Amino acid sequence: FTPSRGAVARSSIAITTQQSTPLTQLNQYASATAGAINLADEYAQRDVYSMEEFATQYGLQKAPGVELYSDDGSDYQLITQQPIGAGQTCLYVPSDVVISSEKAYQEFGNEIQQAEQVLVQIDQGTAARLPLFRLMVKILAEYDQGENSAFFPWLNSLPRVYYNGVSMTNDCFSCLPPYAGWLASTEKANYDSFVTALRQGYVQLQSVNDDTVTQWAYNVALTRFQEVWSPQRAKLIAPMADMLNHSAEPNCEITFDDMGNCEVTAMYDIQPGTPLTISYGDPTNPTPIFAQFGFLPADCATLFCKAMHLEPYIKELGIEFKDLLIQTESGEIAPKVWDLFLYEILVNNDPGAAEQYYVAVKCNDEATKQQYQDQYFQYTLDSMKQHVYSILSDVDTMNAKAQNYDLSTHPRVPVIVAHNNLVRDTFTMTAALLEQMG
Ligand SMILES: C[S@@+](CC[C@H](N)C(=O)[O-])C[C@H]1O[C@@H](n2cnc3c(N)ncnc32)[C@H](O)[C@@H]1O
Repeated sequence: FTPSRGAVARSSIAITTQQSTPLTQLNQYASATAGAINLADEYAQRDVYSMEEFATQYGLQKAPGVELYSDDGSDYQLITQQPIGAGQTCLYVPSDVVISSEKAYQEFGNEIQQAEQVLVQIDQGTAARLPLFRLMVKILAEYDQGENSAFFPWLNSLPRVYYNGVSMTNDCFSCLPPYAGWLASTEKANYDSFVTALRQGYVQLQSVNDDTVTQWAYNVALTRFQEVWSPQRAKLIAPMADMLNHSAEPNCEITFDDMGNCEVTAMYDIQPGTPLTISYGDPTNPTPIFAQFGFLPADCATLFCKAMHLEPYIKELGIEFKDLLIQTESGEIAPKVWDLFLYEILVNNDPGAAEQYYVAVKCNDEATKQQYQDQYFQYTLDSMKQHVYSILSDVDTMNAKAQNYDLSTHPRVPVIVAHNNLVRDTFTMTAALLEQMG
Protein backbone atom coordinates (compact mmCIF):
# COMPACT_ATOMS: atom_id res chain seq x y z
CA PHE A 1 0.00 0.00 0.00
CA THR A 2 1.43 3.29 -1.09
CA PRO A 3 -0.36 6.21 0.51
CA SER A 4 -0.91 9.29 -1.61
CA ARG A 5 1.04 12.23 -0.33
CA GLY A 6 -2.08 14.32 0.35
CA ALA A 7 -3.56 11.56 2.47
CA VAL A 8 -0.59 11.31 4.80
CA ALA A 9 -0.83 13.22 8.04
CA ARG A 10 2.46 14.96 8.70
CA SER A 11 3.68 14.04 12.11
CA SER A 12 5.95 16.50 13.80
CA ILE A 13 9.54 15.45 14.22
CA ALA A 14 10.03 13.00 17.06
CA ILE A 15 13.26 14.50 18.29
CA THR A 16 14.26 16.47 21.31
CA THR A 17 14.46 20.13 20.43
CA GLN A 18 17.87 21.71 20.82
CA GLN A 19 18.76 25.30 21.50
CA SER A 20 20.51 26.84 18.53
CA THR A 21 23.80 28.62 19.13
CA PRO A 22 24.24 32.32 18.34
CA LEU A 23 26.31 33.09 15.24
CA THR A 24 29.26 34.58 17.18
CA GLN A 25 29.77 31.32 19.06
CA LEU A 26 29.52 29.38 15.81
CA ASN A 27 32.41 31.30 14.35
CA GLN A 28 34.48 30.27 17.36
CA TYR A 29 33.30 26.73 16.86
CA ALA A 30 34.41 26.82 13.22
CA SER A 31 37.94 27.99 13.98
CA ALA A 32 38.28 25.45 16.76
CA THR A 33 37.47 22.44 14.62
CA ALA A 34 39.73 22.24 11.61
CA GLY A 35 42.52 23.55 9.43
CA ALA A 36 42.21 25.09 5.95
CA ILE A 37 40.36 23.20 3.21
CA ASN A 38 42.83 21.30 1.14
CA LEU A 39 41.60 21.09 -2.43
CA ALA A 40 44.99 20.17 -3.84
CA ASP A 41 44.69 16.70 -2.29
CA GLU A 42 41.76 15.05 -4.04
CA TYR A 43 41.74 12.27 -1.49
CA ALA A 44 41.87 14.44 1.64
CA GLN A 45 39.52 13.07 4.29
CA ARG A 46 36.07 14.69 4.31
CA ASP A 47 35.04 15.72 7.81
CA VAL A 48 31.31 15.01 7.63
CA TYR A 49 30.87 14.52 11.37
CA SER A 50 32.06 18.04 12.23
CA MET A 51 29.58 19.27 9.64
CA GLU A 52 26.82 17.39 11.44
CA GLU A 53 27.90 18.86 14.79
CA PHE A 54 27.99 22.34 13.26
CA ALA A 55 24.49 22.00 11.81
CA THR A 56 23.23 20.59 15.13
CA GLN A 57 24.61 23.65 16.92
CA TYR A 58 22.36 25.74 14.69
CA GLY A 59 19.32 23.53 15.36
CA LEU A 60 19.48 20.65 12.83
CA GLN A 61 17.09 17.87 13.89
CA LYS A 62 17.08 14.25 12.73
CA ALA A 63 14.50 11.54 13.24
CA PRO A 64 15.80 8.73 15.50
CA GLY A 65 17.96 6.32 13.50
CA VAL A 66 18.89 8.75 10.70
CA GLU A 67 22.65 8.82 10.24
CA LEU A 68 25.48 9.46 7.80
CA TYR A 69 26.81 6.32 6.18
CA SER A 70 29.69 5.51 3.83
CA ASP A 71 30.86 2.27 2.21
CA ASP A 72 34.24 3.61 1.23
CA GLY A 73 34.97 6.70 3.35
CA SER A 74 34.78 8.97 0.32
CA ASP A 75 31.13 8.93 -0.76
CA TYR A 76 28.50 9.43 1.95
CA GLN A 77 24.74 9.21 2.13
CA LEU A 78 21.97 9.27 4.70
CA ILE A 79 20.33 6.07 5.90
CA THR A 80 17.89 5.24 8.66
CA GLN A 81 18.53 2.51 11.26
CA GLN A 82 14.98 2.76 12.61
CA PRO A 83 11.61 2.63 10.84
CA ILE A 84 10.23 5.93 9.61
CA GLY A 85 6.53 6.27 8.80
CA ALA A 86 5.11 7.84 5.67
CA GLY A 87 4.71 11.58 6.17
CA GLN A 88 7.19 11.77 9.03
CA THR A 89 9.95 14.36 9.05
CA CYS A 90 13.35 12.72 8.63
CA LEU A 91 15.44 15.86 8.80
CA TYR A 92 14.89 19.51 9.63
CA VAL A 93 17.56 22.04 8.63
CA PRO A 94 16.99 25.58 9.92
CA SER A 95 17.35 28.46 7.47
CA ASP A 96 20.36 29.86 9.38
CA VAL A 97 22.58 27.17 7.86
CA VAL A 98 20.90 27.10 4.46
CA ILE A 99 22.92 28.74 1.69
CA SER A 100 20.60 30.60 -0.63
CA SER A 101 21.04 32.32 -3.97
CA GLU A 102 18.69 35.07 -2.83
CA LYS A 103 20.60 35.69 0.41
CA ALA A 104 23.82 35.80 -1.64
CA TYR A 105 22.27 38.29 -4.05
CA GLN A 106 21.40 40.57 -1.09
CA GLU A 107 24.79 40.07 0.54
CA PHE A 108 26.90 40.96 -2.52
CA GLY A 109 24.57 43.76 -3.72
CA ASN A 110 25.98 45.98 -6.41
CA GLU A 111 29.08 43.82 -6.95
CA ILE A 112 27.11 40.76 -7.95
CA GLN A 113 24.69 42.76 -10.08
CA GLN A 114 27.57 44.08 -12.16
CA ALA A 115 29.09 40.61 -12.49
CA GLU A 116 25.74 39.24 -13.63
CA GLN A 117 25.38 41.95 -16.28
CA VAL A 118 28.76 40.93 -17.70
CA LEU A 119 27.82 37.25 -17.49
CA VAL A 120 24.65 37.65 -19.52
CA GLN A 121 26.57 39.72 -22.11
CA ILE A 122 29.10 36.88 -22.44
CA ASP A 123 26.41 34.23 -22.82
CA GLN A 124 22.72 35.09 -22.95
CA GLY A 125 21.89 31.47 -22.13
CA THR A 126 23.19 32.01 -18.60
CA ALA A 127 20.30 34.39 -17.77
CA ALA A 128 18.34 31.38 -16.55
CA ARG A 129 21.25 30.22 -14.44
CA LEU A 130 21.84 33.30 -12.29
CA PRO A 131 20.72 31.49 -9.07
CA LEU A 132 23.51 28.95 -9.67
CA PHE A 133 25.99 31.80 -10.24
CA ARG A 134 24.95 33.37 -6.90
CA LEU A 135 25.51 30.10 -5.07
CA MET A 136 28.95 29.76 -6.64
CA VAL A 137 29.90 33.31 -5.54
CA LYS A 138 28.79 32.58 -1.98
CA ILE A 139 30.77 29.33 -1.86
CA LEU A 140 33.91 31.06 -3.17
CA ALA A 141 33.54 33.89 -0.65
CA GLU A 142 33.21 31.43 2.23
CA TYR A 143 36.15 29.37 0.92
CA ASP A 144 38.26 32.57 0.90
CA GLN A 145 37.63 33.00 4.62
CA GLY A 146 39.03 29.56 5.36
CA GLU A 147 38.45 28.49 8.93
CA ASN A 148 37.04 31.91 9.79
CA SER A 149 33.97 31.14 7.71
CA ALA A 150 30.91 30.13 9.75
CA PHE A 151 30.37 27.55 7.02
CA PHE A 152 33.85 26.06 7.32
CA PRO A 153 32.69 22.69 8.75
CA TRP A 154 30.27 22.32 5.85
CA LEU A 155 32.91 23.27 3.26
CA ASN A 156 35.31 20.78 4.82
CA SER A 157 32.71 18.00 4.57
CA LEU A 158 32.37 18.27 0.80
CA PRO A 159 33.81 15.99 -1.86
CA ARG A 160 36.97 17.24 -3.58
CA VAL A 161 36.61 15.15 -6.73
CA TYR A 162 33.81 15.29 -9.29
CA TYR A 163 33.06 13.20 -12.35
CA ASN A 164 30.43 15.28 -14.16
CA GLY A 165 30.59 17.20 -17.44
CA VAL A 166 32.36 20.18 -15.85
CA SER A 167 35.23 17.97 -14.71
CA MET A 168 35.64 16.35 -18.12
CA THR A 169 38.21 17.20 -20.78
CA ASN A 170 37.90 17.26 -24.57
CA ASP A 171 39.31 13.70 -24.50
CA CYS A 172 36.34 12.68 -22.33
CA PHE A 173 33.80 14.41 -24.60
CA SER A 174 35.23 12.58 -27.60
CA CYS A 175 34.46 9.24 -25.87
CA LEU A 176 30.77 10.04 -25.42
CA PRO A 177 27.87 9.61 -27.85
CA PRO A 178 26.47 12.91 -29.22
CA TYR A 179 23.67 13.49 -26.69
CA ALA A 180 25.80 12.78 -23.61
CA GLY A 181 28.76 14.68 -25.10
CA TRP A 182 26.57 17.68 -25.84
CA LEU A 183 25.05 17.77 -22.33
CA ALA A 184 28.44 17.31 -20.65
CA SER A 185 30.23 19.96 -22.75
CA THR A 186 27.33 22.42 -22.28
CA GLU A 187 27.86 22.15 -18.53
CA LYS A 188 31.55 22.92 -19.03
CA ALA A 189 30.80 25.89 -21.34
CA ASN A 190 28.46 27.29 -18.69
CA TYR A 191 31.21 27.01 -16.07
CA ASP A 192 33.64 28.80 -18.42
CA SER A 193 31.18 31.70 -18.81
CA PHE A 194 30.75 32.00 -15.03
CA VAL A 195 34.51 32.10 -14.50
CA THR A 196 35.10 34.64 -17.27
CA ALA A 197 32.46 36.92 -15.72
CA LEU A 198 33.89 36.52 -12.21
CA ARG A 199 37.43 37.29 -13.40
CA GLN A 200 36.32 40.78 -14.47
CA GLY A 201 36.76 41.57 -10.77
CA TYR A 202 33.42 43.09 -9.80
CA VAL A 203 33.03 40.72 -6.85
CA GLN A 204 36.00 40.73 -4.46
CA LEU A 205 37.10 37.07 -4.40
CA GLN A 206 40.71 36.12 -3.65
CA SER A 207 40.56 32.64 -5.13
CA VAL A 208 38.86 33.55 -8.38
CA ASN A 209 41.97 32.97 -10.50
CA ASP A 210 42.58 29.49 -9.13
CA ASP A 211 40.97 27.00 -11.55
CA THR A 212 40.93 24.20 -8.96
CA VAL A 213 38.94 26.34 -6.53
CA THR A 214 36.53 27.83 -9.08
CA GLN A 215 35.77 24.43 -10.59
CA TRP A 216 35.22 22.93 -7.15
CA ALA A 217 32.89 25.79 -6.11
CA TYR A 218 30.87 25.43 -9.32
CA ASN A 219 30.60 21.67 -8.83
CA VAL A 220 29.54 22.00 -5.21
CA ALA A 221 26.74 24.37 -6.29
CA LEU A 222 25.75 22.26 -9.29
CA THR A 223 25.57 18.91 -7.50
CA ARG A 224 24.01 19.97 -4.18
CA PHE A 225 21.33 22.62 -4.85
CA GLN A 226 17.58 22.35 -4.46
CA GLU A 227 15.33 24.67 -6.42
CA VAL A 228 12.29 26.54 -5.06
CA TRP A 229 9.81 28.68 -6.99
CA SER A 230 8.13 30.45 -4.07
CA PRO A 231 8.27 33.16 -2.68
CA GLN A 232 10.60 33.61 -5.71
CA ARG A 233 12.78 31.33 -7.79
CA ALA A 234 15.94 30.47 -5.85
CA LYS A 235 18.52 27.77 -5.43
CA LEU A 236 19.31 26.57 -1.92
CA ILE A 237 21.79 24.22 -0.31
CA ALA A 238 20.87 22.77 3.08
CA PRO A 239 23.85 21.14 4.86
CA MET A 240 23.05 17.54 5.83
CA ALA A 241 20.03 17.44 3.45
CA ASP A 242 22.70 17.75 0.71
CA MET A 243 23.86 14.25 1.75
CA LEU A 244 20.78 12.58 0.26
CA ASN A 245 21.55 10.38 -2.71
CA HIS A 246 19.42 9.91 -5.83
CA SER A 247 17.04 7.11 -6.66
CA ALA A 248 14.65 6.67 -9.58
CA GLU A 249 12.21 5.52 -6.88
CA PRO A 250 12.93 7.95 -4.05
CA ASN A 251 11.47 7.55 -0.56
CA CYS A 252 11.87 11.19 0.55
CA GLU A 253 11.11 14.67 -0.67
CA ILE A 254 12.67 18.01 0.26
CA THR A 255 10.62 21.14 0.86
CA PHE A 256 11.46 24.63 2.11
CA ASP A 257 9.05 26.89 3.97
CA ASP A 258 8.79 30.61 3.23
CA MET A 259 11.45 31.32 5.88
CA GLY A 260 13.90 29.04 4.06
CA ASN A 261 13.83 26.21 6.64
CA CYS A 262 14.34 22.84 5.01
CA GLU A 263 12.37 19.70 5.75
CA VAL A 264 13.03 16.20 4.42
CA THR A 265 9.86 14.12 4.59
CA ALA A 266 9.31 10.38 4.11
CA MET A 267 6.94 9.72 1.20
CA TYR A 268 6.46 6.07 2.19
CA ASP A 269 7.09 3.86 5.20
CA ILE A 270 10.86 3.34 5.30
CA GLN A 271 12.39 0.19 6.78
CA PRO A 272 15.53 0.16 8.99
CA GLY A 273 18.78 -0.08 7.01
CA THR A 274 17.34 1.77 4.01
CA PRO A 275 19.10 4.74 2.34
CA LEU A 276 17.06 7.94 2.35
CA THR A 277 16.81 9.10 -1.25
CA ILE A 278 15.34 11.87 -3.38
CA SER A 279 15.01 12.26 -7.14
CA TYR A 280 17.68 14.41 -8.85
CA GLY A 281 15.88 14.54 -12.17
CA ASP A 282 13.84 12.79 -14.82
CA PRO A 283 13.96 9.11 -13.84
CA THR A 284 13.28 8.05 -17.44
CA ASN A 285 16.54 9.42 -18.76
CA PRO A 286 19.89 8.88 -17.01
CA THR A 287 22.02 11.01 -19.33
CA PRO A 288 21.26 14.51 -17.92
CA ILE A 289 21.93 13.13 -14.42
CA PHE A 290 25.21 11.67 -15.70
CA ALA A 291 26.25 15.06 -17.16
CA GLN A 292 25.27 17.10 -14.09
CA PHE A 293 26.18 14.74 -11.24
CA GLY A 294 28.83 12.43 -12.72
CA PHE A 295 27.24 9.06 -11.97
CA LEU A 296 25.01 6.69 -13.86
CA PRO A 297 21.74 5.90 -12.08
CA ALA A 298 21.67 2.12 -11.81
CA ASP A 299 17.88 1.89 -11.68
CA CYS A 300 16.86 3.72 -14.87
CA ALA A 301 14.17 1.86 -16.84
CA THR A 302 14.67 3.90 -20.02
CA LEU A 303 17.17 5.98 -21.93
CA PHE A 304 17.01 8.55 -24.72
CA CYS A 305 16.97 7.13 -28.27
CA LYS A 306 20.10 9.22 -29.11
CA ALA A 307 18.70 10.51 -32.42
CA MET A 308 20.44 13.88 -32.04
CA HIS A 309 20.89 14.04 -35.83
CA LEU A 310 17.08 14.45 -36.02
CA GLU A 311 16.96 17.35 -33.55
CA PRO A 312 15.43 19.85 -36.06
CA TYR A 313 12.56 17.39 -36.66
CA ILE A 314 12.16 16.75 -32.93
CA LYS A 315 11.66 20.50 -32.51
CA GLU A 316 9.39 20.80 -35.54
CA LEU A 317 7.10 18.02 -34.37
CA GLY A 318 7.13 19.44 -30.83
CA ILE A 319 8.22 16.10 -29.34
CA GLU A 320 9.88 16.16 -25.94
CA PHE A 321 13.10 14.22 -25.34
CA LYS A 322 11.35 12.32 -22.54
CA ASP A 323 9.01 10.78 -25.12
CA LEU A 324 11.86 9.48 -27.27
CA LEU A 325 12.91 6.60 -25.07
CA ILE A 326 14.13 3.03 -25.26
CA GLN A 327 13.45 0.50 -22.48
CA THR A 328 16.73 -0.59 -20.87
CA GLU A 329 15.27 -3.98 -19.86
CA SER A 330 13.95 -4.95 -23.30
CA GLY A 331 15.28 -2.55 -25.94
CA GLU A 332 11.69 -1.63 -26.83
CA ILE A 333 11.25 1.64 -28.74
CA ALA A 334 8.68 4.34 -27.76
CA PRO A 335 6.02 5.08 -30.46
CA LYS A 336 7.17 8.71 -30.92
CA VAL A 337 10.58 7.48 -32.04
CA TRP A 338 8.83 5.78 -34.97
CA ASP A 339 6.95 9.03 -35.71
CA LEU A 340 10.24 10.91 -35.78
CA PHE A 341 12.12 8.53 -38.08
CA LEU A 342 9.20 8.30 -40.50
CA TYR A 343 8.83 12.08 -40.59
CA GLU A 344 12.45 12.51 -41.65
CA ILE A 345 11.97 10.03 -44.49
CA LEU A 346 8.86 11.86 -45.70
CA VAL A 347 10.47 15.31 -45.52
CA ASN A 348 13.36 14.10 -47.68
CA ASN A 349 11.29 12.10 -50.18
CA ASP A 350 7.69 13.29 -50.30
CA PRO A 351 7.12 16.82 -48.92
CA GLY A 352 3.34 16.63 -49.51
CA ALA A 353 3.06 13.45 -47.44
CA ALA A 354 5.37 14.99 -44.81
CA GLU A 355 2.92 17.87 -44.41
CA GLN A 356 -0.01 15.51 -43.95
CA TYR A 357 1.94 13.35 -41.53
CA TYR A 358 2.95 16.47 -39.59
CA VAL A 359 -0.71 17.45 -39.19
CA ALA A 360 -1.62 13.89 -38.18
CA VAL A 361 1.12 13.87 -35.47
CA LYS A 362 0.05 17.28 -34.18
CA CYS A 363 -3.66 16.31 -34.09
CA ASN A 364 -3.07 12.80 -32.75
CA ASP A 365 -4.83 11.48 -35.86
CA GLU A 366 -3.87 7.85 -35.27
CA ALA A 367 -5.67 6.50 -38.37
CA THR A 368 -3.71 8.70 -40.81
CA LYS A 369 -0.47 8.04 -38.93
CA GLN A 370 -1.03 4.29 -39.11
CA GLN A 371 -1.69 4.50 -42.85
CA TYR A 372 1.65 6.23 -43.47
CA GLN A 373 3.47 3.94 -41.05
CA ASP A 374 2.17 0.85 -42.89
CA GLN A 375 3.02 2.31 -46.28
CA TYR A 376 6.58 3.28 -45.34
CA PHE A 377 7.26 0.57 -42.74
CA GLN A 378 10.26 -0.98 -44.53
CA TYR A 379 11.95 2.42 -45.01
CA THR A 380 11.38 3.42 -41.38
CA LEU A 381 12.66 0.08 -40.17
CA ASP A 382 15.80 0.39 -42.33
CA SER A 383 16.46 3.92 -41.10
CA MET A 384 16.00 2.85 -37.49
CA LYS A 385 18.36 -0.11 -37.97
CA GLN A 386 20.96 2.17 -39.53
CA HIS A 387 20.75 4.48 -36.51
CA VAL A 388 20.95 1.67 -33.96
CA TYR A 389 23.92 -0.03 -35.67
CA SER A 390 25.75 3.27 -36.05
CA ILE A 391 25.30 4.02 -32.32
CA LEU A 392 26.53 0.51 -31.47
CA SER A 393 29.59 0.93 -33.64
CA ASP A 394 30.31 4.46 -32.28
CA VAL A 395 29.98 3.30 -28.70
CA ASP A 396 32.40 0.42 -29.25
CA THR A 397 34.95 2.74 -30.87
CA MET A 398 34.55 5.28 -28.06
CA ASN A 399 34.95 2.67 -25.34
CA ALA A 400 38.06 1.26 -27.00
CA LYS A 401 39.49 4.80 -27.11
CA ALA A 402 38.47 5.57 -23.49
CA GLN A 403 40.04 2.36 -22.20
CA ASN A 404 43.36 3.36 -23.74
CA TYR A 405 43.58 6.41 -21.51
CA ASP A 406 45.62 6.25 -18.34
CA LEU A 407 43.23 6.25 -15.36
CA SER A 408 45.50 8.47 -13.31
CA THR A 409 45.16 11.30 -15.83
CA HIS A 410 41.60 10.36 -16.91
CA PRO A 411 39.73 9.34 -13.74
CA ARG A 412 36.36 9.86 -15.47
CA VAL A 413 36.92 6.89 -17.83
CA PRO A 414 35.03 4.33 -15.68
CA VAL A 415 31.85 6.40 -15.49
CA ILE A 416 32.07 7.19 -19.22
CA VAL A 417 32.49 3.50 -20.04
CA ALA A 418 29.59 2.58 -17.71
CA HIS A 419 27.40 5.09 -19.54
CA ASN A 420 28.43 3.74 -22.93
CA ASN A 421 27.91 0.13 -21.79
CA LEU A 422 24.34 0.89 -20.76
CA VAL A 423 23.77 2.39 -24.22
CA ARG A 424 25.41 -0.61 -25.89
CA ASP A 425 23.46 -3.24 -23.89
CA THR A 426 20.16 -1.47 -24.53
CA PHE A 427 20.78 -0.87 -28.24
CA THR A 428 21.91 -4.48 -28.72
CA MET A 429 18.44 -5.59 -27.58
CA THR A 430 16.83 -2.94 -29.81
CA ALA A 431 18.79 -4.24 -32.82
CA ALA A 432 17.53 -7.78 -32.12
CA LEU A 433 13.92 -6.53 -31.91
CA LEU A 434 14.31 -4.62 -35.20
CA GLU A 435 15.77 -7.71 -36.91
CA GLN A 436 12.73 -9.72 -35.83
CA MET A 437 10.49 -7.14 -37.54
CA GLY A 438 11.97 -7.76 -40.95
C1 LIG B 1 23.94 15.97 -3.29
S1 LIG B 1 25.33 14.97 -3.29
C2 LIG B 1 24.82 13.60 -2.30
C3 LIG B 1 25.82 13.26 -1.26
C4 LIG B 1 27.07 12.63 -1.78
N1 LIG B 1 26.90 11.20 -1.95
C5 LIG B 1 28.26 12.94 -0.93
O1 LIG B 1 29.02 12.02 -0.55
O2 LIG B 1 28.50 14.13 -0.67
C6 LIG B 1 25.31 14.39 -4.95
C7 LIG B 1 26.41 13.44 -5.33
O3 LIG B 1 26.23 12.17 -4.72
C8 LIG B 1 26.59 11.10 -5.59
N2 LIG B 1 25.38 10.28 -5.81
C9 LIG B 1 24.12 10.63 -5.50
N3 LIG B 1 23.26 9.64 -5.79
C10 LIG B 1 23.98 8.64 -6.30
C11 LIG B 1 23.65 7.33 -6.80
N4 LIG B 1 22.40 6.90 -6.83
N5 LIG B 1 24.67 6.56 -7.26
C12 LIG B 1 25.94 7.02 -7.24
N6 LIG B 1 26.32 8.24 -6.79
C13 LIG B 1 25.34 9.04 -6.31
C14 LIG B 1 27.08 11.75 -6.88
O4 LIG B 1 28.47 11.89 -6.78
C15 LIG B 1 26.43 13.12 -6.83
O5 LIG B 1 27.13 14.11 -7.54
